[in-house]
Amino acid sequence: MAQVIELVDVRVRLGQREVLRGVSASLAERRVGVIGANGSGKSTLARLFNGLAVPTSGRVTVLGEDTRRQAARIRRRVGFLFTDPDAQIVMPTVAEDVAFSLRRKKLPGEEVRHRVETMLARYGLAGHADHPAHQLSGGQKQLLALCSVLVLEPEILVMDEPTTLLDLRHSRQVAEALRALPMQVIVVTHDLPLLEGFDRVLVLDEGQVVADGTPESAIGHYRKLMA
Ligand SMILES: Nc1ncnc2c1ncn2[C@@H]1O[C@H](COP(=O)(O)OP(=O)(O)OP(=O)(O)O)[C@@H](O)[C@H]1O
Repeated sequence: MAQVIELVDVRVRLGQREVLRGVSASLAERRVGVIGANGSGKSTLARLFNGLAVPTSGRVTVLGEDTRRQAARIRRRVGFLFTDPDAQIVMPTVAEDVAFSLRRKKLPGEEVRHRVETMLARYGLAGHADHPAHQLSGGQKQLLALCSVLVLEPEILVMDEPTTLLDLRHSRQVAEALRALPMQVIVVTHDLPLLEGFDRVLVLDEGQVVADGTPESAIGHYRKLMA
């Protein structure tokens, strides 16, 4: 299988702190989870995958491109979903927010409307198209943020704790949406049930990968670390 994401001895220093301390990995599986204690470096790792962060030393290659040199291209090819959908929703109404993602594509209005409607229907938001985005529930907002990322058809999707702010029902909605996605998905999470059926899970501890395997083995390792 082609190596989709390749990290070679990646170190990231933020201020005085070395947040990632020599991470190497080749990630080609469809569903990859990242777990670990608070402050272990998970979000920083996630941000490397789409060029939001770059290594202080070492190299990150995504879809064959060096994220340091091709940051703009990488950001177009790799979607990123933040924990807090409010940080990502920028337009007043639901449909406008999804359409806003497409602004740089210079598509005819009819095509934009079609793509937005298709996306909203897929995630159960069709009836909310003209509603103010801030009136949606937390789970619906997360699905809207997902629509606004997916309408750009990214080749890889990175999610940073997508269910942290959600109740059980909305977490399940996001988990279901995630399972149906066609592309490679990398998920940082503290929500261990979300990782069921994943192909691979990495455990970070103090900026290093300390376990890497099936969800069962990685979660077992994580539980021992936290004991
Ligand atoms: N801009 C920054 N300057 C200095 N230190 C930072 C900066 N950003 C993050 N850090 C530190 O880097 C460490 C790792 O942060 P990161 O957000 O990657 O961890 P995390 O594993 O995602 O944590 P959490 O589970 O709490 O979200 C933390 O100790 C954090 O305080």
